[in-house]
Amino acid sequence: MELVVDKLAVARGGVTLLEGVSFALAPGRALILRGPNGVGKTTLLRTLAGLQPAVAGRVSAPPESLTYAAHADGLKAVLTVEENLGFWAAIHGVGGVGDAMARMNLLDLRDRRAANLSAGQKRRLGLARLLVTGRPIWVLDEPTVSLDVASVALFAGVVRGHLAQGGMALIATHIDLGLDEAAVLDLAPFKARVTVGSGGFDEAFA
Ligand SMILES: Nc1ncnc2c1ncn2[C@@H]1O[C@H](COP(=O)(O)OP(=O)(O)OP(=O)(O)O)[C@@H](O)[C@H]1O
Repeated sequence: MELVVDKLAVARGGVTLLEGVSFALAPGRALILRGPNGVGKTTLLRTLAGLQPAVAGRVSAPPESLTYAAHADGLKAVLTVEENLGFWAAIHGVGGVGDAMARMNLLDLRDRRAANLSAGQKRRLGLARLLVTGRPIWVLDEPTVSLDVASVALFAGVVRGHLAQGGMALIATHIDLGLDEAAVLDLAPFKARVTVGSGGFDEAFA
């Protein structure tokens, strides 16, 4: 299965931010999304993940083939690391909790409640969740926020492993993940022309 995005237009707060976004992502490939703050990276990823409707265009992949990881990691504060991953594994009907903890360096923290993890540890747990979804297309919004250098490298290795198994990844990031094999899509050329007075507060003062 390939992810094909065709002439997609996305909006936030009633303002169209991006228009005519088209790309194809084959199994085993990653695409890095770049563009200045506010251009619409998060909005595009949320639209692809089915969390909000598109203004126009088509997405070939069904929502259940994607998993989205963003700033709110969806962690259950009172559950331990292992219980959190067990919860998501049960929802998706897959196993692999031990493997996910090992790959994101969480084994020593398996019995700690999510509420008591540091910011970077929470992030590692949020990313370990990807491994227990069993979903082929990872849609990641700034996945490395709060991660130290070693954890960024660990995460890049996990993404590589996912790609090697025929998975796909779409990643909005301002930092270099070291995924040299990934293609890069600069969203600035897709920015919609916004007429001042149309309701776009940012654009009116740009
Ligand atoms: N709920 C909302 N209502 C109205 N406008 C919003 C809303 N959420 C975001 N926006 C605006 O939509 C635009 C695009 O936001 P988005 O988060 O998609 O940008 P981004 O490219 O991901 O930026 P960054 O690099 O800062 O994360 C911004 O101008 C933002 O202020």
